[in-house]
Amino acid sequence: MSNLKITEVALRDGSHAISHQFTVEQVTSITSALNEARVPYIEVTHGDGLGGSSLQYGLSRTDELKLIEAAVGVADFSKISVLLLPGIGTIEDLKVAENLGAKMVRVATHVTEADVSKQHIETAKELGMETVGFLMMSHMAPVEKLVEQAKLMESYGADVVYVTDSAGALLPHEVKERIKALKQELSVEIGFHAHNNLSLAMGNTLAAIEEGATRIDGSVRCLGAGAGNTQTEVLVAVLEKMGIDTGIDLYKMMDLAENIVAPILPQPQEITKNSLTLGFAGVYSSFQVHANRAAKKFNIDSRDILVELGKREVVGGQEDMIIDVAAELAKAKSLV
Ligand SMILES: CC[C@H](O)CC(=O)C(=O)O
Ligand SMILES: [Mn+2]
Repeated sequence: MSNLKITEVALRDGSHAISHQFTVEQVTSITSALNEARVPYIEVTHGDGLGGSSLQYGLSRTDELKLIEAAVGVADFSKISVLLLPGIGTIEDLKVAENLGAKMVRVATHVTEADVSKQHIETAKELGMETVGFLMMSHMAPVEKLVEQAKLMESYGADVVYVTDSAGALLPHEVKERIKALKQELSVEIGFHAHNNLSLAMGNTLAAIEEGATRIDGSVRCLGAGAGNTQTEVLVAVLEKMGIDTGIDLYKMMDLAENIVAPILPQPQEITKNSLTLGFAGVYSSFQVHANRAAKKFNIDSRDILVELGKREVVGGQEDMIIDVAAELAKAKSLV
């Protein structure tokens, strides 16, 4: 088996796509199937991480702790991971998740703000968790800045640092230069998380692997924010054809995608004009659902909202800006 390890993110990133409506039954059946298919890591949390259920980010149908507990209960092979954005989730939330059986945490910050992850990474290590630094919106920083921030996470004790293409805006050569620089400058494992808004998730993932990334995210049936992530079952097939054994059972992944995940999708995951605009304008993929709602409310084109958010370099945590921008655009339209 190769040293490449896949983390399945549909039960966390996919939460955005279904407005955080996962049920215990869905999480149990998807986790069981992923565990059967021998996926090493499965992330289960609100889309915005621990503590994300709120008016600002979207209320969860089911308490995420119940979802984590359900996943832990059926995973005797896969390790359950949680996402934590300092400021949304707290160290207390992390301790509760660990107590429920979560074995890995990914501490996520904006690409230029790794310093806010120090106490969370240190606590996770003290708790004995595998700890990942997750640098979001990686397209927004030059390579040198990314390296500087990744080194901070490494110095706090992270076992892995991820280049996270939250907007699905990176081009293959940009992925390569980022992974290459991190491989040169850091000693820890390097990971890559893609979004398929420009139809580049698979290409970018392969580019990252070529440069030495050994931790890769995928979402089954592309169930992730925006146009979704690198499609896990497709990735397993592609890697198998390349002679890279992930240890994951391809047929079991295909069956899960077709029989369990596809039926719960509100619509098939495809590149729509909105998700394409996310990648084109460099906007956080989780903003799509919020921007669609605001566009309807103010009777304007959601692409105009997304492009304006991209121009203003709005980042995760600033979801309230979506409404502000929509209101401003609607006002400007009514004045013409
Ligand atoms: C809001 C957290 C975000 O969805 C994390 C992530 O998957 C990303 O930045 O792509
Ligand atoms: Mn994501």
